[in-house]
Amino acid sequence: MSLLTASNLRRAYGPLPVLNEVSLSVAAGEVVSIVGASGAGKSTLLHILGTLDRPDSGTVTLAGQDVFTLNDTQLAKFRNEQIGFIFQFHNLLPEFTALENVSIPGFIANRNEREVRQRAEQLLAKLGLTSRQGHFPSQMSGGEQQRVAVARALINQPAVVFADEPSGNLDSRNAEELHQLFFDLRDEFGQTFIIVTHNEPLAALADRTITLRDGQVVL
Ligand SMILES: Nc1ncnc2c1ncn2[C@@H]1O[C@H](COP(=O)(O)OP(=O)(O)OP(=O)(O)O)[C@@H](O)[C@H]1O
Repeated sequence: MSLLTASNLRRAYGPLPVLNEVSLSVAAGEVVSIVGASGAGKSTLLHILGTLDRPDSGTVTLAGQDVFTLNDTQLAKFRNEQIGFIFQFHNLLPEFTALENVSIPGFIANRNEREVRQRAEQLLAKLGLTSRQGHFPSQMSGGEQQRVAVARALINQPAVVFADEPSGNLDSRNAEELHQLFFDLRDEFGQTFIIVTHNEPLAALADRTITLRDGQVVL
């Protein structure tokens, strides 16, 4: 059964059609890569699948919820609880430590403070960052910061994690480690990942690759 189903998504910016009848589905536990030339509409699609943007028409059902029937407040709650994000630039909050950055989405979800902290510590340990948990982003390497962003994406046990060029800012060794981490998390927890990437080794490793061309899925 599919975890995520998108049907007939359309999105235009002014007169420019960017997504033209995009339909796809993703099963739980899949690592799916989305590839395509620059301007093909990958980030636009990811933002809609991740509920950060609404389509002009079409539907997205995620974890049984037809997401765009929700109003903005309901959607923000759903996103916080069900979706994790990893971006090219980690977007960690500079004035908070690694442990605090990872914990914040858990606090926003109103979860028990002690449990959130415990899970944040466990995730950081799993990602080899225990000695960094009191460090601020500026005190960590790019690879470490990106691993903190992965832990943050996982804190609320989301149904799916979306990543937009997650290794775009990393050297090849750190990129490889990050990619391996996605597959480890999939194997250990059945975590689903949908990843926009120009990184060919990552796209080749994915369970499935969806190619976009001129706003359409290439069949
Ligand atoms: N907010 C916006 N306003 C107007 N046009 C936009 C906006 N966002 C994206 N576009 C346009 O939509 C098209 C698709 O952009 P998108 O970022 O989805 O492509 P992409 O495949 O992710 O590209 P890249 O690989 O370069 O990141 C491009 O022509 C882009 O200029």
